[in-house]
Amino acid sequence: MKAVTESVTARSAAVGVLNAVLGEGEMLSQVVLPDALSGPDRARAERLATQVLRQLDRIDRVLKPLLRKAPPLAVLNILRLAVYERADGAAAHGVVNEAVSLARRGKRTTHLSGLVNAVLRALPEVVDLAALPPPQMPRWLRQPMVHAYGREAVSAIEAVQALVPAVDITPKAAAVAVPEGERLPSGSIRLATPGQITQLPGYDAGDWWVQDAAAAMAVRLMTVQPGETVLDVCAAPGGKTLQLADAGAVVTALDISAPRMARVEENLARTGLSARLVVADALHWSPEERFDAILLDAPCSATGTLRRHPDLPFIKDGSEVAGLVELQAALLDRALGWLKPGGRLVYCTCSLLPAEGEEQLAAALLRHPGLAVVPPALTWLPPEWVTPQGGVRLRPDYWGGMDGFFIATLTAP
Ligand SMILES: C[S@@+](CC[C@H](N)C(=O)[O-])C[C@H]1O[C@@H](n2cnc3c(N)ncnc32)[C@H](O)[C@@H]1O
Repeated sequence: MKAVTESVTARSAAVGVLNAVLGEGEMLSQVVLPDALSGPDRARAERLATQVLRQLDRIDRVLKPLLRKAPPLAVLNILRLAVYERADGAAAHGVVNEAVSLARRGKRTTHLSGLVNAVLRALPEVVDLAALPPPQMPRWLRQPMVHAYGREAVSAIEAVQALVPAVDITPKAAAVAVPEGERLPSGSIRLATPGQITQLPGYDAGDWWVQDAAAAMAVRLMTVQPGETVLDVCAAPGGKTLQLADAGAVVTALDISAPRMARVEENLARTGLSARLVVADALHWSPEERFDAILLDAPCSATGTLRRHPDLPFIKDGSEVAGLVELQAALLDRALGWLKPGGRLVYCTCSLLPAEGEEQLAAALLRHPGLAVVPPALTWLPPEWVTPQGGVRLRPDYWGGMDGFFIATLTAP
């Protein structure tokens, strides 16, 4: 983790974040903003940096004809932020003045403040990023997706990934106060303009929690009965643990990470739900008793969450995928041994890669004779989301935008 220390305005902090992500491969969520930044400026800096990353390729297309050669990254990021702000409707003179003064203040950029001025003054009157093709995913991710889902689907996914995602929430079964929003067929509620989440009705009372509609579907597919014993193998930060506990299951939530498990504890406390918490490596842990059902929300490339994590294409290169696929298979094999006879295991990943979904399922069926896929039995689930094997492939372009997920329910004799 690296602190962004160069300056204290929202704009300069946003450029610092861009430098950290694009120059040093820092995760957006790990970049530390300067303490001097006020709450609203902090939120603005994060919003600006996130939006620039989401629109980066479009912004660079606008800048390309105006640059004879690529300037140093710190200068380029000042220009990128200014182009985004112009496209977002900010007045040209204010954006240019701020960008030039930002360049003048930086040790690495001051000598090129004239270039910043010249380039930004040459921008067209109207900067319309939405008129340009949406940014494409990196090749290591795009290629297998084109192969699996086709070009048209991949283009539709990329179009959605360029938009600011809505916030979905999962209400408790007995929720009293739930914010206004669009109720999705699966029961999630979509908030179009949520504002500050903690200020919304029912937040303090724990009547609901933020959870993407796709992420909430794995537990819905489990059709949990009250009193069933359920193990949530990779539980933190706990959105699915809350759903399981709310459905009346006797939940054991396990995760390898103590700090992440602390978030499960906080979430349970706020919502007044309960679960037994275990911090352990599932590859070495063993339960005392078997379970009626198990949820394995396995660690994965998280490529299905690109809408909300637009830094991902710039900090990952796909080299971790093979190791993750191996870990997922090992966790799956181990967890299958903890099921009661006839019990069910829901395997899911928030990945767009077939290697972590469809192919992982096919390999598990080959490794475990007798293992069967339980086809989903939810009336609201569009049949075209069900794969030939009986899994569920959720794509980010469904329902106007959701996380990419693969979910399959398995049962062993
Ligand atoms: C996709 S996240 C789980 C998200 C969670 N189910 C939810 O809905 O909030 C994957 C989790 O797996 C955990 N994990 C990774 N390797 C593990 C292992 N060997 N044993 C147990 N947990 C592990 C990580 O710490 C991480 O919290």
